[in-house]
Amino acid sequence: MASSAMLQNIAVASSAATSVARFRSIAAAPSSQRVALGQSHLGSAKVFFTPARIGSRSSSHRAATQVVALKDPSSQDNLKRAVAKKAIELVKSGMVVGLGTGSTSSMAIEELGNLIQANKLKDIVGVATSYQSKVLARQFGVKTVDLNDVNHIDIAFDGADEVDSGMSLIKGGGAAHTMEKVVDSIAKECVILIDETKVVKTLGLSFPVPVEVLPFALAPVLRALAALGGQPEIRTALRKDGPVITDLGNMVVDVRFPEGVKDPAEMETKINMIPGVIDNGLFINVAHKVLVGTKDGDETSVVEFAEFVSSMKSSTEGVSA
Ligand SMILES: O=C[C@H](O)[C@H](O)[C@H](O)COP(=O)(O)O
Repeated sequence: MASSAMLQNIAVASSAATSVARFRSIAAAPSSQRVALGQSHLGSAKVFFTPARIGSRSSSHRAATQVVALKDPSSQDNLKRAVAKKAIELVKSGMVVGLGTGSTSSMAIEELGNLIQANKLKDIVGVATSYQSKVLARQFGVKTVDLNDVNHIDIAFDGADEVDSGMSLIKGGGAAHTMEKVVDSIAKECVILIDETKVVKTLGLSFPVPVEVLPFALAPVLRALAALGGQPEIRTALRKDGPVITDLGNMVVDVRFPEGVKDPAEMETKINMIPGVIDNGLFINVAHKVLVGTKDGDETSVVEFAEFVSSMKSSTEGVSA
């Protein structure tokens, strides 16, 4: 059953107020971190460089900027851990496993490694979606191979920044969405692991759409993204001056849509049609299963998405009745 705290989270997650609050760090960023690009290059688009992980999803960052986050950040981590453990139950010996990126995926990689070390799973190979997941896999004893060395992926685990009721996703808070989309799309089963704060009514109201961009094409891509009604911001690193460079050597532009993304499938295609765009963080019809970590009082549970949504609806009906 959905808790009232959870319902509040959902309600807040889908409000514009949340969007403002989540991005208050951008507004509060010192001017040295908000460098307007030359307007001559960008036409009328107002574009700023913004620090990395603003609007992104490392647990500490999310805890600091996301008002929907559970009050105690460790509770959010507990939910992620519970989901990660549950998800790994789906893995069988001999499988090729897609290893997502981010804090939730990291826990899944660790749990997978634990089972391999305990000899409860054998002959597992992982396909990493980033340096991060590759390094973690090595650290936890999960053998990895290149995507080009396998002819299929049995199951992929990945996190998400937002999930709507149709299981469309925004991903890319860690700038890994291009490789993730390849691996997740190929997988026979793509399992998305989230805590309840990630579920929203409308994608993009709170979280920007990350777009991986060929550096050569940056200015025209920024103009084209603005022409789609977006507010593009180049993601910059937190502990390095300058832009975030992805594992594939490209830049990341976070695009905010003040009204949210009304038609995620159409927007995914439109953005990807812009020459110079490598891929964007809208994932449509990629997730086969979404596991949601929820908290009711002290009780943590993991439920399938449909169950989560229906318990949310029935609780909402109960509240409004
Ligand atoms: O680029 C990063 C990925 O798309 C992540 O899976 C996503 O940002 C969710 O990350 P987290 O599990 O840390 O919230």
